[in-house]
Amino acid sequence: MANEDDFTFCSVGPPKDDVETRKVDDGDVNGIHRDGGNGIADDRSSGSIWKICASSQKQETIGSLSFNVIDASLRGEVDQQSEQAAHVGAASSAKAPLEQKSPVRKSTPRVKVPFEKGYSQMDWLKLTRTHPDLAGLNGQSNKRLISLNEVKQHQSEGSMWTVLKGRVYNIAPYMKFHPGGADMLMKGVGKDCTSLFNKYHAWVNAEFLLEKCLVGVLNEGH
Ligand code: HEM
Repeated sequence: MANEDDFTFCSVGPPKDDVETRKVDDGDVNGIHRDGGNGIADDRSSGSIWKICASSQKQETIGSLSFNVIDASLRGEVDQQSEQAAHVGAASSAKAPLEQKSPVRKSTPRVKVPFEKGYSQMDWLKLTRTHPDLAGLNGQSNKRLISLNEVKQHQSEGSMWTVLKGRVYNIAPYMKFHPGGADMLMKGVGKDCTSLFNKYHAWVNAEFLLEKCLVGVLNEGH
């Protein structure tokens, strides 16, 4: 009985594999090879692994091949020859259409910044619950209308203001807790960071995270 089962698996398996392998061999391998190679080369300068995935997704759209086949060939390349080809930048102009098909190019590479001890998001939540005045209000109302000009003036250590979705926050205390790193968060200081914020993580619930950092409401047009 067990043998019959095995036989069934064997007879179904190989033809599929053959088709996939052949399709890939029919030039797609070169496409994947060089295209992926270039992608990887680009990525290494900016943040690696993501584009390896991106390249494999590219291939999915081009043919109706299974992901596994493409991934396997990609890996093979990286392991073997193509790493060098990638660095050379391979003159693969014939493969240009393949590169253009990638919709994944658009996504912004996200770089994880390791937490310093004591600066996890849990630590942040604890701080927001215990700190008496994270916003630095000194008793002032956090419903005050604030001009963009005033926001610009708060760019020093304890007081770093930003505008996010019409609200003004003092993000100084959040700097070391920001999972994208303080450097990234600094880009939003003294201005409206809404578009930057949405570019990297529109899904993040900043209203909740920065609730205790609220300084006021942006006085639009002032
Ligand atoms: C102002 C309020 C902001 C808050 C509350 C905030 C919060 C967060 C949170 C919670 C994450 C982790 C997201 C996740 O793992 O899915 C994150 C990641 C990140 N943030 Fe922000 N952020 C802010 C502003 C910004 C700005 C202005 C930039 C860019 C200039 C930025 C760049 C990034 C990047 C690149 C990551 C990626 C880190 C990763 O992949 O985990 N953030 N941020």
